[in-house]
Amino acid sequence: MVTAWAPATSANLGSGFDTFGVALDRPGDVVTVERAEETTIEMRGLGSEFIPEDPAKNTAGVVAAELDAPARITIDKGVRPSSGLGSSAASAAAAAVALDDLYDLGLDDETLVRAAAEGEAVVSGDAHADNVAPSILGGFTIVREDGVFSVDTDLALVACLPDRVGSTREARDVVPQETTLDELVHTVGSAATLVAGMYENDPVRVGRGMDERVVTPARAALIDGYDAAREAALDAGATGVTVSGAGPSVLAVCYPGRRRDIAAALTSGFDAEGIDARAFQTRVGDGAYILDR
Ligand SMILES: Nc1ncnc2c1ncn2[C@@H]1O[C@H](COP(=O)(O)OP(=O)(O)O)[C@@H](O)[C@H]1O
Ligand SMILES: N[C@@H](CCOP(=O)(O)O)C(=O)O
Repeated sequence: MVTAWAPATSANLGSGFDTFGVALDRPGDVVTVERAEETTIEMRGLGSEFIPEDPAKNTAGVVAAELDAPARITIDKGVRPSSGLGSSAASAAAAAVALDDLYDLGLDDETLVRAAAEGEAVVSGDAHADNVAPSILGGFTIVREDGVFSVDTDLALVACLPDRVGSTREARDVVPQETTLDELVHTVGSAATLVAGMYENDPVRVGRGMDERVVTPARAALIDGYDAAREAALDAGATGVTVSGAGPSVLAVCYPGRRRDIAAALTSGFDAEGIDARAFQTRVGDGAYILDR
């Protein structure tokens, strides 16, 4: 029997749609696997009643099929589903790492990321790897068709999860399919600034580099309370605020000492619109690891 933990993640970071992601140091999912003839899944924890136990519909079950590693899988959810915090990815990442260990497969990180991304295809319609990559590798990650790499970075974050659900599949439908050259230039400038900021552990550059004007506004329009929460967080000292993943969570980057105030500002911003929300004071963290074997 092998047990692995994998973290929640925040994808896109504004300017890196389907490309950038960060691992959060909390919360995370715990996945236990045991060898079996056929894959079965048992769900526990946050929001588990909304997650299918059919292995063909659960991201962890899809990973077991991809790796040809059938197992009795138990998932303890620490990341609420439909959150914008990579809930479906955390289970896939933990399952990939646990099954690799259980069956002594010796797979490299890239193969684990690709297998875990197939789980995402089942829930969102696309094998986007920008959540599973940081959940497996940790740090800040950049995913392209031809590879994935991670950058160690020391950055304070606040993630705020409103009491609403958001489907990644539905939020992908509102993404504009076309943009202008001006917007492309702006996004490239932001993305480059963000990457420089990640290497320099600079929350101001990262915050500025999150600015993006095509995908983010389309997603923000689906999130009740987003504008109020964002304004309140910026007033409280956040150096950048954007939609986390496909939403409804909101991600703020800041200096470490500002986290408490920004967490309060984000929740009060949602509260002003009559929406309960929970904020996590966190930072960029490590990737999945084996808890027990
Ligand atoms: N192991 C899993 N953990 C979480 N959600 C899962 C899992 N397997 C399948 N799902 C489904 O994935 C959807 C949530 O994923 P998604 O919409 O991408 O949101 P999130 O940002 O929280 O990952 C839900 O419909 C949920 O039932
Ligand atoms: N790049 C994806 C990321 C979805 O992240 P999630 O945490 O909402 O699953 C997208 O923006 O659709």
